[in-house]
Amino acid sequence: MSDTTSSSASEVIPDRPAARNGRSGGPSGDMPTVGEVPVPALDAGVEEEREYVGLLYRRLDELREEKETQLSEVRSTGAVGTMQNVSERDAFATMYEDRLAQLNAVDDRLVFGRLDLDGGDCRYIGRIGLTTAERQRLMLDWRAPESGVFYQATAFDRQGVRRRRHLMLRRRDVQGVEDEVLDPDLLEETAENHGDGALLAALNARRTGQMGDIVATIQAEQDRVIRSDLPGVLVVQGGPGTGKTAVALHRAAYLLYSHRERLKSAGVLIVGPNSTFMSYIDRVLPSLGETGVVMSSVAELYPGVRGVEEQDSRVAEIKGRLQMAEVIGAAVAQRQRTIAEPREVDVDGVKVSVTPAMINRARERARATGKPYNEARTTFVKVVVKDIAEKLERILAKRSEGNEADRSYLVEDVRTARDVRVLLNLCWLPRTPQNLLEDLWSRPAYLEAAAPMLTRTERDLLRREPGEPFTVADVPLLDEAAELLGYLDESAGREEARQKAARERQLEDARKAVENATPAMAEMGIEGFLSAEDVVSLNEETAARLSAAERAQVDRTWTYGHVVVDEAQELSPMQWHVLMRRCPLKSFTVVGDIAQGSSASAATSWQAAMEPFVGERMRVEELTVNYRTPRRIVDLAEAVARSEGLDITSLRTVREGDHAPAVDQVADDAVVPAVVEAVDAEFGKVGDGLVAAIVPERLHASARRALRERFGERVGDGAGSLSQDIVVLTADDAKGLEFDAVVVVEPAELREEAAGRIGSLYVALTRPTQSLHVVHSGELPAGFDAR
Ligand SMILES: Nc1ncnc2c1ncn2[C@@H]1O[C@H](COP(=O)(O)OP(=O)(O)OP(=O)(O)O)[C@@H](O)[C@H]1O
Repeated sequence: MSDTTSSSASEVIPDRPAARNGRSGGPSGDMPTVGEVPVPALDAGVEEEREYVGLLYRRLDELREEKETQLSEVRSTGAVGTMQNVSERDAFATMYEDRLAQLNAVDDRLVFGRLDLDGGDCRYIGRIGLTTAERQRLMLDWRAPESGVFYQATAFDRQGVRRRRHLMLRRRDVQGVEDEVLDPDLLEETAENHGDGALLAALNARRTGQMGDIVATIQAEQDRVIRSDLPGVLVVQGGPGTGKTAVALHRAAYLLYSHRERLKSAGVLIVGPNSTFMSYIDRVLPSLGETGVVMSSVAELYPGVRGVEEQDSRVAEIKGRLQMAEVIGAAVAQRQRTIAEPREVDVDGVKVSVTPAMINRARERARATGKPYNEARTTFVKVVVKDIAEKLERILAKRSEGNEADRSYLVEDVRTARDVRVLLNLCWLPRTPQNLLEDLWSRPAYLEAAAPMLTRTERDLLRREPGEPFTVADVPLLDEAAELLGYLDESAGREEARQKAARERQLEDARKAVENATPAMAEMGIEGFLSAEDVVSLNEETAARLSAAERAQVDRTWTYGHVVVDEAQELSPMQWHVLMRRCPLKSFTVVGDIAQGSSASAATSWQAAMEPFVGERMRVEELTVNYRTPRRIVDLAEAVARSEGLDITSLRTVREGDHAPAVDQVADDAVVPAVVEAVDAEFGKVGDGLVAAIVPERLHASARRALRERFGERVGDGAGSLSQDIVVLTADDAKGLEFDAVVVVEPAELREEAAGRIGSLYVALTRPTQSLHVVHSGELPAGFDAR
C-alpha cells in the first residue's frame, strides 16, 4: 500500500529536492531529473512544461486507480471480526473514500506554479502535494510552508527566488507560461514570458456566476492573511473587491491543512449573509480539495428554521440588540409562577390541598439544580408530585384507619391526575423556543413584563400575529431561548447523556484502533488523516456515515474549531452572541468592510462590534487593492461614498477599465424600459458575460417581467440562477457577488431603502468587473457630479 499525495501538514514528505538544474541557475544546463524523471530546464517553454504536467497527471491517475482498488478490496472484506477489526476496516474505507474525493476534486488545473531558487532548486506548486512511488517530491501543496515564497517573494525581497513561473492550464492542458524574474542576473538570460499576465487573465475572465479559487495568483498581502495563525480573532478589513471572500475561503483551506488533526473533528463553520451568496461561493473549497466544512447563512444558524427577511429595519435593529438576551431570559423566568392561595386538587376523587409553600419549595429545589428551564422542570414536578402523594397517603391512612397504601401507586395517581397536571403547567409551563418567541411577539402583556427596558413604541413594533414565519433577526433569539430552555423532553436529555457516555466508551476503542492503524498510515505518508472521532462516527448506528461536518450542521450545540464570518459588518450584537457560543475557543476569521454596512445593526467600527465579546483581543489586517472593479468605476463609487460622509481609504486598482460609467436619466414611467435598454447595451459592451440589474424592491417584479419579455429564459430567478445571463437583484441580495456588467437603478432610492445608509448603494456600484450603467429618474445622490 502506498499513497504519495500529501493531504496534511503533518504528512511526512522527504525533503529531497525534486529538481536541480544541472548548471546552477543557468538557462540551459543538463536536464535535471527526479529519480529517472526529467524536469524541464529553467529556459523550458510550454512544450517541455506540458510534458512535466503530463507526468503529474499520470501520477494523479495512478493514485486514483490505486485508491479505487484499495477501496473495493476493503469493502469486499465485509463486517467480520472483532469490534477493533471492524473499526480498522471502516477507518481505511473512509480514508480511501476521502482521498478519492480529493483526487477527483483537484483534477482541473492541478498545477499552477513553478519556483526556481538560488542554488538551482526547483519546486512545482499545485493544489495538493505529489510524490513518485519512490517518495521523491514531484509537486508541493500550495499550503505547505515551502510554498509560501511563491506568493511572498518580490523583486525587493526575493527570499531566494530567482524566477516565479505561472503555468496557465485549461483543464489538463498547459496553454501558456508567465514568468516573473526576480533575480536581476537572470533578466539578461531570459528574454520572454515577463509580466503579470496570470493575474490579469484571471481578473479579465468572464464571470460564471460561481466564485472560482484564486490559488494560482494569491497576492502577498492576501497570503499573509491566509497563513496567519489559527488562535484568536483575526479581523480582515478591506474595501470592495479586495478579495476578502476569496481570502477567507483560502484561509479555511489553509487552516484545515495545517491544523487538520484539530479542525477535522471539531469542524470549521463558514457564515455568510444569505443563501444566494452561499451558493455563489460553495464550489471554492471543493476545488481546493476541502469538503468537510459547514456553510450556513445567518438565516439558517438555528437548525430546522430558515429565517425570512425582516421587512422593517427598525424591528431588525431592536431584535439585534444584545439586550434581547435579557428579554429572552426574563421571558423564560416568567413562565415559572406560584399560587397566591392554597388550591385543591382532585386525585381519584380525593381532594388534596396544595399550598403556596409547597410550590415555592419545589421551585427553589428545581432552580438550585442550575439546569435549563425545561430540564429543571423535571425536578419541580418530582418534588410537587411527591409532596402531594405524601399528603394523599396521610389522608388515605386516616380514612382506612391505618391501612397503608402503596406509595408508588399513589405517586403515579398524582402524576396522572388532571388537576395536578393543570396546576404543574400553570406554575411551570413546558416551552419550546418557537412557542416562547411566538408568545412574546403576539402577547403584549407578556412582552411588556419581559422587556420593560423597551419603549412602548418599540414593543408595538415587535408585535406580530401567531403563525407568521420567523425572520433572520429571530434566529439568534430562538438560539438564546433554546439555550435557556434546554430539552423539552426530559428523556431527550437523558438519551443525550446516554449517547455521550456510549460515545466516550467507543472513543476509547477507536483510539486503540487508530493507534494500530497509525504505523501503516505513516508508512503511506499519511498522518492525522483519520481521528478516533471519525472511527466512532462510523460505528454509531444512528450516525452510520456522518462526517463531523454533517453532524455539526444539525446540532445547535456543536462547537467548532474555527469560524469564518463573511460580510461581518452586517452582524447584529445578538448574532455575534450566538456565533461566539459556536466557538468557545474564540478562534475566528472575520472579514468585511465597515463602509459597506447596510443592515439596521451594521457595525460602525470593528472595535465597537467585537469589544463586547473579545475585548481588545483581536488583530486587524487590511487589504488595499481592488481586484474586481476597474479604476473608472471605483472613482465614481468612492466619490459617491465620500460625499455621503463615508470614511473610506482609497483603494488601489489593477485595471483602468475599457468603459466609462454610463448614466441615463429618464422620465418616471420610463425607468423599466430604460433598464431593458441598458441591459441590452451592456451586452453590446461585454459580449457573453453576466449582467445584473440592481433595483429597488419596488421595481423588482416589473423589471424582471420586462427583461423576461425581451430576453426570455436568459433572465434568471432567485438564488440558483446566478449562472444565467441576466439576474435581477435587490442591493441586499447583491452583497458579495460580482458581474461583468451591472445596471444600477434609481441609486437614491437604493440608499433610502437601507434607512439612508449609503452602504448598500456603495455595494451596488462596486459589483461590476467591466462596466457600470446607472438608470435614474429622480435626483442622483451627491458624488455623481464628480464624473
Ligand atoms: N489574488 C487574486 N487573484 C485573482 N483574482 C482575485 C485575487 N484576489 C481577488 N480576486 C478576485 O477579485 C474578485 C473580488 O474578490 P472577493 O469577492 O473575494 O472580494 P471582496 O473583498 O469579498 O469583495 P466585496 O467586499 O466587494 O464583496 C473575485 O473575482 C476574486 O476572484
